[in-house]
Amino acid sequence: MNYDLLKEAMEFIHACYRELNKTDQEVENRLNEIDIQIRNQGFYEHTSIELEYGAKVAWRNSNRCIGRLFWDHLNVIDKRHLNTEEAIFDALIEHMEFATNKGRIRPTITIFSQKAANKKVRIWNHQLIRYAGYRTEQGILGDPDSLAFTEACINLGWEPKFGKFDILPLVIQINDNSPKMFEIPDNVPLEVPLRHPNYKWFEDLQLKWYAVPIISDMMLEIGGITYTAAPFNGWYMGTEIGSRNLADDYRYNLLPKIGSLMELDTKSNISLWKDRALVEMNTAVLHSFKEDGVSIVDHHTAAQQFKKFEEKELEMERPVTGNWTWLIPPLAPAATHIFHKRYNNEIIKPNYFHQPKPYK
Ligand code: HEM
Ligand SMILES: N/C(=N/c1cccc(CO[C@@H]2CCNC2)c1)c1cccs1
Repeated sequence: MNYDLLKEAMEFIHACYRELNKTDQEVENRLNEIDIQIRNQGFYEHTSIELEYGAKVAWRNSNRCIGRLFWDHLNVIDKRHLNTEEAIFDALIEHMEFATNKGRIRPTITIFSQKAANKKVRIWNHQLIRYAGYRTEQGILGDPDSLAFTEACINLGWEPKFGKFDILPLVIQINDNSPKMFEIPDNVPLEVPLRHPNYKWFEDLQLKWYAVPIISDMMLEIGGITYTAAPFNGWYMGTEIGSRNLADDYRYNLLPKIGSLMELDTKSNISLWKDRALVEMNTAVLHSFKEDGVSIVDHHTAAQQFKKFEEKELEMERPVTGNWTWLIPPLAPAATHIFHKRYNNEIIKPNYFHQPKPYK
């Protein structure tokens, strides 16, 4: 008998059924079922209600997430029954199309089978849509953060295109079978070409970014059960693209180019050229997404929404946990309320966790 699993299950069922206003009798009946399932199979299966509640509360418990105000509006797609790479690929395309919704992004999670049911699924991608990175004689081309995964795809037979924004294939692995690779049809990923409201030269840089961030390498743990493939998406906060993905010197490293095109003195720190370049990069991202009708949130609005989340949780008498170092935005952090207070970084479950990479 796996008493650790039974304990986790009991804690989860009590919390879940209480929040959903179920009766004590329903709790007792459910716990008896689970006890028998664990005795017979060594694991138990969540009902659809339990799965949906677990995925939503895992988001509510994500200490690093500034977007938690909308935790109860997560769209939960149950694909635990799928057991072939092809069927899983089809479900991932469905997720992309449903979540994208022509730009009116719908926060969504698709949940594949749990580890215990001897159908361990791993998606090797960090995000379902992401750009390739290549090491060339002239230096790194594309997204440096994708170097290792791009190499893994090439080793699996993927044809490198050596562009700056090549969308990577999906790599799906079941148990310890060799992983299967699938190209995403060109018309599926929505992308936003970047332009600036005032600087006409910005569009000549031919920059773009994809609309929907879909994290596919984290595990979801609910009541002692682990879902190792549970891709989830929200919408972007502009700074993620403007201050990090396109700005970090170990990512697309575009600040020097923006600064010189703005005719700033990029040789001196005191000109604050990097700060000016960051503001205009973020302005371009927010302007382009908005003009194309693609959901995005600026970091000031996101912080205000998080404040509302804190207030609502207080009303519900639930303690808010958070990771200050992740919650503060990378642009003008002290201009948000988050910077000026402290957060308890205790880890509560259900939650989303990092897991070891399935490739070297
Ligand atoms: C709806 C819009 C959402 C926004 C604007 C948002 C915003 C963010 C941001 C800016 C981060 C920090 C990312 C980084 O610094 O790299 C983050 C982290 C995180 N978010 Fe959200 N989020 C949203 C929805 C969601 C949803 C739907 C889920 C899951 C169901 C989620 C779960 C998480 C988790 C687990 C992390 C931490 C990731 C890690 O530890 O690497 N978020 N979020
Ligand atoms: N806006 C988002 N941003 C992120 C949320 C979670 C993780 C990440 C990327 O994290 C990487 C690993 C550490 N920093 C970059 C980005 C969302 C993605 C999926 C749902 S919301």
